[in-house]
Amino acid sequence: MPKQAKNPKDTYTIMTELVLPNDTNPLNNLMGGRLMHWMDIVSAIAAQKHCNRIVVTASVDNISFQHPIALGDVVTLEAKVTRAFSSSVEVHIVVKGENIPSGKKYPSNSAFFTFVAVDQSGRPIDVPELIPETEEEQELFDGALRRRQLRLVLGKRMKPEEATELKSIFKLDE
Ligand SMILES: CC(=O)SCCNC(=O)CCNC(=O)[C@H](O)C(C)(C)COP(=O)(O)OP(=O)(O)OC[C@H]1O[C@@H](n2cnc3c(N)ncnc32)[C@H](O)[C@@H]1OP(=O)(O)O
Repeated sequence: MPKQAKNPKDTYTIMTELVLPNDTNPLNNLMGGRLMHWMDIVSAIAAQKHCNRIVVTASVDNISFQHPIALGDVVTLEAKVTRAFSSSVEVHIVVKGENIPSGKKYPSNSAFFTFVAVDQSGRPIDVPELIPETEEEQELFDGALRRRQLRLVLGKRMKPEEATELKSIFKLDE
C-alpha cells in the first residue's frame, strides 16, 4: 500500500438532487438510468477521495429499485468506501427519497460499485488501505471480500474453486 491508510469517514460523500421533468418516465417517476448515473458519480467521488487518483468504474452489483421516486421529490445519495484491495475499492451507496411538502422520507435502493485506481495511461495502481472504525463499517468490510469473490467469479476473473469465502458460506468442501 503506497499511501497512508484512511477510514471510511474520509471517503463519505453526499449528493442531493431534485427530480425534474426531464429526469422522469411517463409515470412521472425518476428514471432508473438517471438514478444509476447519479449513483456512479457519487460513488466515483467517494472512491477518488480514498485513492487520490483517477478511478474507473469496474463493476456494479445488482441494483433493485424498492420504491419509485416521484417528480418534485428530493433524492439523497450517500457513498462510502467499504474496503480497499490492491488497486480496487468497493463503495456502498444508499439512496433515499424525500417529499418535502409532506415530510415523508423513504428508502429507494442501495448498491455496491467497484472502482479501480489507474495512472494516466489507464493502468491499475495500488491504493491505500482502508481501516473500518464503527461496527457497521466493520460488517461492510468483512462482507466485501465475499462480494468481491462473487463478482469476480461471475465476471470470469476468478475460478469458483479459488473463491474461498464463497466456499465457506456454501460449505462446498463438506
Ligand atoms: C468513472 C467511470 O464511469 S469510468 C467508465 C466506465 N469504466 C471503464 O471504462 C473501465 C474499463 N475497464 C478498464 O479500464 C479495465 O478493465 C480495469 C482498469 C477496470 C481493470 O484493468 P485490468 O487490466 O483488467 O486489470 P487487472 O486484471 O490487473 O485488475 C485490476 C483490478 O481490477 C479489478 N477488476 C477487474 N475487473 C473487475 C470486475 N469486473 N469487477 C470487479 N473488479 C474488477 C481486479 O479485481 C483488480 O483489483 P485488485 O487490484 O484490487 O485486486
